[in-house]
Amino acid sequence: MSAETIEQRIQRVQALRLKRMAWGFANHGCTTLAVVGLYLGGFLPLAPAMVFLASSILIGTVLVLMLQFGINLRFRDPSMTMTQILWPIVPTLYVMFFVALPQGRIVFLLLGAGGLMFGTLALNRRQMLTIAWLYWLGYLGLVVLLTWRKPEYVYWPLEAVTLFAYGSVLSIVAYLGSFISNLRQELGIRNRDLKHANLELVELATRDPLTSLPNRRTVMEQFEKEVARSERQSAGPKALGISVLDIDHFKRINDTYGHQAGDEILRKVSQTIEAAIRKGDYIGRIGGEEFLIIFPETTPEMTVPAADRIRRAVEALRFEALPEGYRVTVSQGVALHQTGETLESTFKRADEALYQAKNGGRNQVLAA
Ligand SMILES: Nc1nc2c(ncn2[C@@H]2O[C@H](COP(=O)(O)OP(=O)(O)OP(=O)(O)O)[C@@H](O)[C@H]2O)c(=O)[nH]1
Repeated sequence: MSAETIEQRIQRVQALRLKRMAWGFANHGCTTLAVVGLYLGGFLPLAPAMVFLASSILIGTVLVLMLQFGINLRFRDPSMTMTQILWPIVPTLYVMFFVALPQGRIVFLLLGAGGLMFGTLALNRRQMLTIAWLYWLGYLGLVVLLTWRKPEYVYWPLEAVTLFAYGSVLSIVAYLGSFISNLRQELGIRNRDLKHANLELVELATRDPLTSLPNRRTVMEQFEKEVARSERQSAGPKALGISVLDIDHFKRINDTYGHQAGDEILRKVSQTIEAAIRKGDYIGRIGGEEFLIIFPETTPEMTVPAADRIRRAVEALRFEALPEGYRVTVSQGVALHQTGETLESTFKRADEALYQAKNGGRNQVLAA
């Protein structure tokens, strides 16, 4: 699976935000239906119902446009969760002012508690409680205003009980909601940790820890893929070349200068080979001091010189752990994959050529 670019991630998250916004609109849509119902039932005049509708459409459009043009990305909370939960209060309180029956107003309180549930997507306990308080104070303010301007709409004993019940429900929703919100956040962190651990596991399973090169299994898998590709393109002039490379007298180096010196050589030789091969070539550590280099789409004329370039690069290296003037050398057996040949057979030919190179005095490249 290819990694997601920053641009793609932003697009994905913005699409998710739009989806959540649509859920918020659906909730506000229920409030709108209640407004229509109250109007049709004769409990609400047409003018405030129209103002409610127009202001809702206007605010909704502004929010969608902000998301579409990425303006929300400049905010501290790009999800605009607080804004989305709070804005419906204004048109809702406005329209409630014109509802003659207390029961009619309770409909809006119910829907408001539903809106607070959206806080579970992102808000912490303090934010959830703040919104709950604002909802509650908004309603208290409305009842006080109604008592002053339209006392015939208010029956205080009922309003007192309503305010108590509303405050209780909002508190419960805020507490439970923030609990869910915390769980979501913890889950997110665990998910990230898990992804990280997974990447580390893949790294451990595919890389050699000493040299950071692909390990035997990984390089052999790559070899298999390249053989398949070479078979598909068998009519072309290019072929698949490999080199089996072995550090000369490595046991002697280990025995004389110690394992740490041997490890340093393995690391430095690996880096040198990696730097010497072309982009598209592939190298892996297949044994203690043995490496497989894959040259895809090469020619017989190019493979041996490429391998010899590596040999010379290693020969030119200096090592802190070894005496001045000590040369580390490598021998290589090179083979070109032939159409119809198995991977094992190509590898065996290269390995036999390596054996000849060792027997022939080492520090050389021999082709099968
Ligand atoms: N330091 C170190 N040594 C290793 C590692 N893996 C294998 N070796 C050593 O590599 C040496 C390989 O020795 P041999 O297979 O006899 O080959 P050689 O001495 O290089 O001889 P030729 O290949 O014939 O030139 C052994 O002594 C292993 O212990 C490693 O990760 N670190």
